[in-house]
Amino acid sequence: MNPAISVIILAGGQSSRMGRDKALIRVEGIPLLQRTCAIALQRAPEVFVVTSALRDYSKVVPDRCILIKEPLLANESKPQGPLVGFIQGLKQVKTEWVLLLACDLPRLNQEILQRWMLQLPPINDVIALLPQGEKGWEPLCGFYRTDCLPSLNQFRQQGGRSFQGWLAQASVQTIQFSDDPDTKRQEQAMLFNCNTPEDLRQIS
Ligand SMILES: Nc1nc2c(ncn2[C@@H]2O[C@H](COP(=O)(O)OP(=O)(O)OP(=O)(O)O)[C@@H](O)[C@H]2O)c(=O)[nH]1
Ligand SMILES: [Mg+2]
Repeated sequence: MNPAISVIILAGGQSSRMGRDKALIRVEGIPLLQRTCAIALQRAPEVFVVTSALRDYSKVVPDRCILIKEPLLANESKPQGPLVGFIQGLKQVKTEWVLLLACDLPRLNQEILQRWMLQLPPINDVIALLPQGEKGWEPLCGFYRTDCLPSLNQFRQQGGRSFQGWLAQASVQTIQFSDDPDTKRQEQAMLFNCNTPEDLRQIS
């Protein structure tokens, strides 16, 4: 466990493509959010789970995790999106770095996360350490410097909504995958997030 890092897990989405709450889908008998919390707790002493005020995850989130409920905007029926969830979580983080995780990563692997943590850069002008997937940055399975909060707030104030938009203007370092082909395959597989019933069939 590295005391210089915290974890934020985002679990406030609508699961609209899945058609049922992804956080509660059981993989190998355990709800996805509970699995994610268990791995996070092995990596950091403080784990924040950011979710909607409408959800009750008290039965699946371990007591050692800190639940943050996002307020619902009076004129909005939908949640505000992962970037806003991240901001809510970041406000509570006291460590220099934070690992941000989606709740729908069934192949999350704590040994790989541990190896990635060894790449955390000492240079101050890097604000994130992220894996690159086929379509660019994978923002919901990577590391951020906690003092990226002002930059994020500014991006939001200027009307920005997406992680990709924010990251395009930020200084981001790429996570180097292993030279060993098997480990590299595992690292790429870890980024698989299940969004649809079809995705779910792939893992069962
Ligand atoms: N806290 C918080 N988390 C969110 C919000 N929107 C999405 N997330 C989380 O961000 C992660 C990635 O989002 P998606 O995979 O698109 O999940 P989703 O938004 O529930 O699913 P769709 O409705 O099908 O897009 C998931 O862990 C979601 O729970 C939000 O407004 N607040
Ligand atoms: Mg997803």
